[in-house]
Amino acid sequence: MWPHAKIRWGKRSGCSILHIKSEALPHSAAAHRGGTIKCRCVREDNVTTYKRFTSSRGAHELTRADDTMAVLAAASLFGLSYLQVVLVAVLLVLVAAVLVSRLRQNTPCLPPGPWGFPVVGIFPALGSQPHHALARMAEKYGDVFRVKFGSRTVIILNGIDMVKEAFVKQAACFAGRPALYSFKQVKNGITFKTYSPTWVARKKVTVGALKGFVYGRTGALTASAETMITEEAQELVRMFLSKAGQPCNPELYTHTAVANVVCALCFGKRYEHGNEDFRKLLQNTEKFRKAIGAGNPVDFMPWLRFFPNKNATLFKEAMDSSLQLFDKHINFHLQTYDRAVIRDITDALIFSMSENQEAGLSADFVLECVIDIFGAGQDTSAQLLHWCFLYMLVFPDVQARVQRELDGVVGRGRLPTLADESRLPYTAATVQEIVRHTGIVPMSIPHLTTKDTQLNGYTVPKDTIVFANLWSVGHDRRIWGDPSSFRPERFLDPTGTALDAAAVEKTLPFSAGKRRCPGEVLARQEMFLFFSILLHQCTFERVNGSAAPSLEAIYGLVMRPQPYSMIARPR
Ligand code: HEM
Repeated sequence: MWPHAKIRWGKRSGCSILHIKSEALPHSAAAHRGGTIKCRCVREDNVTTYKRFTSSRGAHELTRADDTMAVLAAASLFGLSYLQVVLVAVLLVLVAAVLVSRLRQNTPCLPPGPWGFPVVGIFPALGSQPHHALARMAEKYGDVFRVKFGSRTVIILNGIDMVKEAFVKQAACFAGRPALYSFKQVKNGITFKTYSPTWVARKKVTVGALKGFVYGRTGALTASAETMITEEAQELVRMFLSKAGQPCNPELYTHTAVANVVCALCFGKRYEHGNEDFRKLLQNTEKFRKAIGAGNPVDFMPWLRFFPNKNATLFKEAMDSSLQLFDKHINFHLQTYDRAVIRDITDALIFSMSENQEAGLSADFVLECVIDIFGAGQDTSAQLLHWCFLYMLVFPDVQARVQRELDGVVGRGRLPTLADESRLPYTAATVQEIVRHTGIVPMSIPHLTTKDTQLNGYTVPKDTIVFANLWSVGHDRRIWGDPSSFRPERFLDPTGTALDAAAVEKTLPFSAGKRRCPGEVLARQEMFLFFSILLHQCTFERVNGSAAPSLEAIYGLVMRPQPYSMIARPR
């Protein structure tokens, strides 16, 4: 092609003449650059051929190397005028447009999105904070867009409206889970299993067991669950204050306290801080995190499985050692079960198993379901509490205001309780703001479409992997204005005296629809209790007045703070 050829047409004695600016000539005519050249059509024996063109600098044999030249030459052979060529061209464009539109009608209109590299897709573009990179892509491509994770097409949902449009309005359609490699490695009851009648029955039983022991039909924590959490919070206060003003990294203490709550709810048993078996169980969480992280490359680039993978080995070890501990507790429960005295979640699951034979629940289901609750229930809440202390170090004014509110409402003579929550709006708003600001679970666990569907005018075929960018919901400028600022006040109503329920509804930290987190009620109330008791009893300070620790998170299925130290002072 000569894209820049400037061509003028003329007619002289029955022959078409092309005037071509010589800079536009192809390589074969390079010798003629620098002057205007005429291309002449010669008729011989009634057959029109296009043989030579001449210039002021001599003659040159025409090659057919160039399309434009060929078209023009052909046109001249047929003796078409300039106007006729234009008309033919317009006609061809129209025909092409009709063909393209027909083709489009038959081809599904998939959401738009960036091109990915071969084999790895957009992984290299995701960086260390993939949820940020995906939110930036949404600014360009819209709230539903398509990317390549390795070789697989994945749909990303951005912002609250799009997540609800898919997960709530088309709940069953977006409720599947893909059979990813890492999911297959985890024994589980519902979390990584796809949507099916069996799954529906299992989720009902899981929610039923939580409702029985953790929160009643009203949605408030049962008295025994509240007592359990309060005792665990008091023990955490004792652990921090036992440091007697020395710096400590709160991660393991926080993790032990929160995991003890889930352990007590599941098995009726708690462990002392420092217990070796329990510490090993908690260390396994780290190994699980690495293998199950959102958007694990090994799930999307299957060939990676054939390379030595340290995480996979650690993961298997972690799974085996966790199973040993869980098996021990479940076997004890099976041997001592009495349907008249349901002691904890494990007993409630055994009850469901024996009462609902038709749901296909087996002893294995009890184990799998406990793994779900234990696995999903401790790392999320523990990391959230871990973040709470860090935010108090970074925002001491917020800490002071929470403490003023606690002292004013609760006083110094007793501990805060859940019944105080409605009279502690700033404390409750601070917890909400920490949840929003951290984006504690930044991306949903991947969903899978169970049938072909339409979303925002685009086609999403059956068996498409879908992630919701939950971080984007809490950081949407259209809703929050200044999402990167930490301002608990944004969750207070205009009078400043109550939590703004409508603002809370605009975040989706527990996702939405059929896959919504079943532990939401426990997690919210547990966080409020831990936070208010800890701040009522202690003040958290930076080590020797050092600079504020970083709020930059370590990305994963659950966001974690960088390791930090703090000093806890008694109040
Ligand atoms: C701060 C605490 C927590 C947060 C932020 C959180 C958030 C989430 C999110 C975002 C999901 C994925 C939903 C999806 O794929 O769309 C999830 C799933 C799940 N969570 Fe939580 N969670 C928390 C605590 C808990 C607790 C305490 C429990 C149990 C007692 C729990 C049990 C589960 C289970 C079983 C699932 C899988 C649900 C399914 O696949 O249907 N979570 N959670």
